[in-house]
Amino acid sequence: MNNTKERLLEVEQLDVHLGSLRSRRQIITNASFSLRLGESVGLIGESGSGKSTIARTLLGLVKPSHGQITFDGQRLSGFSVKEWNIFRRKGSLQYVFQDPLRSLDPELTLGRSLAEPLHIQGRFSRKEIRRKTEELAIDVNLAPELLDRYPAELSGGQRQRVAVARGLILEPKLLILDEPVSALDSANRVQVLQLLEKLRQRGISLLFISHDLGSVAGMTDRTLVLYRGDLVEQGTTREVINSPQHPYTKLLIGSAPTLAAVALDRKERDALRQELAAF
Ligand SMILES: Nc1ncnc2c1ncn2[C@@H]1O[C@H](COP(=O)(O)OP(=O)(O)OP(=O)(O)O)[C@@H](O)[C@H]1O
Repeated sequence: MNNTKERLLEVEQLDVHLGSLRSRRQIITNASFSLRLGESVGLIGESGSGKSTIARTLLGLVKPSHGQITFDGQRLSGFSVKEWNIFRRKGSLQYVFQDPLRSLDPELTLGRSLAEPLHIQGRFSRKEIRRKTEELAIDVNLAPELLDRYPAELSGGQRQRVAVARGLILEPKLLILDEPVSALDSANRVQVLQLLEKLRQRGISLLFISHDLGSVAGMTDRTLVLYRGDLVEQGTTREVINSPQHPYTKLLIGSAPTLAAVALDRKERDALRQELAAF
């Protein structure tokens, strides 16, 4: 699997600065990582560490100040506005928001929301679009009748599955999922995780963004750990969990109840916090 040809996404030495001219500050420093076709990767970090900034940069919503991003053989970091528009319409890189209500227009039925990217592409007839949306609804385990409802009329888990479906309608190569289950109760969480596992088995590349290593560890082949804008650790999820190298990763694992097998005691956590304070 170490073949460059299989690389879908390659991020090299990425720097991102944000803010107005006076208060401009560096948010991401020298981040390099890659994601192979069919791979599922977790990008883990605490609130404010820069996870969304990396995602927004991949989507062309933020311009990097340095570095290169290559996706599916295309150099995104050099794209003009026109090239971004063409790229987005194709839909091979999709993003699912943490809050499904942000992915779905409250005034559109779910069927219309799902169909919208296909209407914009203009490649399919109305009948084909209806067929595709119904097939997709069934695929994400939603009764097709729900397509005539509005987002507010669904449960949180159903809404999140529609948001994932909207991300899938253009058959993307990579789906970025921002905290896909953190706002859900445990029953809904299980349903959404089952759906994501199905996608993973089908070979869609997934980038999970989360503050909680434990909630996505079971879904990811590799894990990237972001701390204050620095990618401080990356490896297979098993390696990262079993032999974390950076104090922040050790603390993350030691504080995650679902990773209790390698949990730290309070003294060890305090020692790591002290070590981290020196960074
Ligand atoms: N438009 C902006 N201008 C200036 N600073 C910003 C801007 N957007 C984000 N930031 C800052 O960049 C840092 C990283 O934010 P980001 O939203 O990427 O973090 P995150 O890891 O996704 O956090 P969360 O998990 O809370 O969503 C934060 O300190 C944030 O305040």
